[in-house]
Amino acid sequence: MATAVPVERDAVAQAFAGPTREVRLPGATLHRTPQTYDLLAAGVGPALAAASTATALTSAALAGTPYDLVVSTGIAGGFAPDAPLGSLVVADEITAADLGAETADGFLPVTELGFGAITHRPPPALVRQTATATGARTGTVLTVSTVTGTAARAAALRERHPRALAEAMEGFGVAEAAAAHGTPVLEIRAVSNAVGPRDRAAWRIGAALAALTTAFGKLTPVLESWTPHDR
Ligand SMILES: O=C(O)c1cccc(C(=O)CC[C@H]2O[C@@H](n3cnc4c(=O)[nH]cnc43)[C@H](O)[C@@H]2O)c1
Repeated sequence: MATAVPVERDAVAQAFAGPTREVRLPGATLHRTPQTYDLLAAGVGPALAAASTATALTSAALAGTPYDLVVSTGIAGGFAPDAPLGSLVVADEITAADLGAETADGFLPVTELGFGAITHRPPPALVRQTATATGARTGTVLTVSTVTGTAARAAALRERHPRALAEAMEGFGVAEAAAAHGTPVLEIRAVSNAVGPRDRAAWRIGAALAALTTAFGKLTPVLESWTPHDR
């Protein structure tokens, strides 16, 4: 499970019984639960999250114990009114919202420039089971490199991505690393703030972290029973 920062990682860890054990890798430190889930504070933003996740994936592959699944998780901004504060969102699409080119006629995604990808799709059955187990809403989770801070930008993002429920800063990077290893990816987010005008007083980070702990408590049986063939 890849979070951005240690406080998110620790919120996930609380869902697992027993202490975690540190496993130091060059450039990343895993916290391994007694159930052998690896938790990683992978860093803020898509680039560092991709680099750290790739380190963990490569290390596991070289050890002969490749991961079956990578989960990108943490807090996020939610698009009102569909993803209120404290709610959970599971991504059926993980989309890079600002990877492309600005033109006089608007934004062009990198795919229209002839490169790469802007979307990764988690296994549909796993998304459905996650939503059922945790109560998460299902939709697109956007990955941005700049946190949205105005109503105009929020509206522009929703116009381009009408199914977007949330934005965060790591999911697409984590998904790119997972895709490079042929490993399925899931993104589950707890909403700490509304996407839109900056209002620090309205953030509910504590409630979002508590929602993450609860969600992973309910998600564990789903992950235990899920097989990578259920794609
Ligand atoms: O300073 C601000 O206005 C501001 C607003 C929201 C979030 C931040 C952060 O620095 C947190 C980034 C961190 O948390 C995730 N996150 C949480 N809310 C959002 C959001 O509305 N848009 C994008 N990312 C968000 C993100 O994944 C990072 O890990 C600052």
